[in-house]
Amino acid sequence: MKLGVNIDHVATLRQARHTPYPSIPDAIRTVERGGADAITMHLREDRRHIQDADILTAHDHLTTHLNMEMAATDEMVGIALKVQPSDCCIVPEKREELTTEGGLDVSGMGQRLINACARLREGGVRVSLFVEPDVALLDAILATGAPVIELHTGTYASAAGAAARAAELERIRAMTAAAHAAGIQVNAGHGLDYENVTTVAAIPELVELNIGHSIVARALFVGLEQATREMKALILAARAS
Ligand SMILES: CC(=O)[C@@H](O)[C@H](O)COP(=O)(O)O
Ligand SMILES: NCC(=O)COP(=O)(O)O
Repeated sequence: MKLGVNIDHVATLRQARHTPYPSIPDAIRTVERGGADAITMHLREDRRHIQDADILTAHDHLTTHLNMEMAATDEMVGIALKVQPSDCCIVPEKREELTTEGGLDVSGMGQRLINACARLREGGVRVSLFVEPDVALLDAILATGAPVIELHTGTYASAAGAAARAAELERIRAMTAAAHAAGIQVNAGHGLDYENVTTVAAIPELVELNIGHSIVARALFVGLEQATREMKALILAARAS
């Protein structure tokens, strides 16, 4: 199983004071030393953390691959085509939200989403759709031609109580199995931390987990390389057991 480390919140700290530090290139190199298999960055329309220059220069510092998260806007598709990340994860975005609150409204977005997927695909970028773990979405997902999905695990992560969490985990398992059977690569992420990651990582068909906030938070105490290493060890152990 692969670990993509989302470094948005390294940039959040930098943007809090508009300092030149902490350095995004250093963060990339450090998480890669800790075992990250991919670097995830979300270029938000409001540029609250990652900036255009961060993503435009990311390939100068990467040895793994770049997963660019973005809204399905013309502006973002244009930037992605310039950056040429190996993967581009299309996410829903609301300016007033604290963080991403759920998956894409795949059917509701209709032709806009299909067109964004087609432009990225034609530009050589692999498209991933950030979606709810809901098997009812599968036909609409297949209609976009996206070869990859990332399941939103935020509801699982913030579930109040064991029963709610188990029910959400079951939805994640069912959607992973159904999408995998339909030929789609399934990743997952959002809100995963050092306690809740294990049961998700144990789902056999999942290929990659994208994790950011909890790793950057743990880095305050153990450093970013070690925080990444610990998360990677947890997910590999969960997969092996
Ligand atoms: C799409 C997703 O789940 C997140 O990775 C997203 O990047 C969250 O945005 P923030 O990093 O701004 O919380
Ligand atoms: N797509 C999920 C992601 O990149 C990381 O989300 P989080 O761990 O910062 O909540």
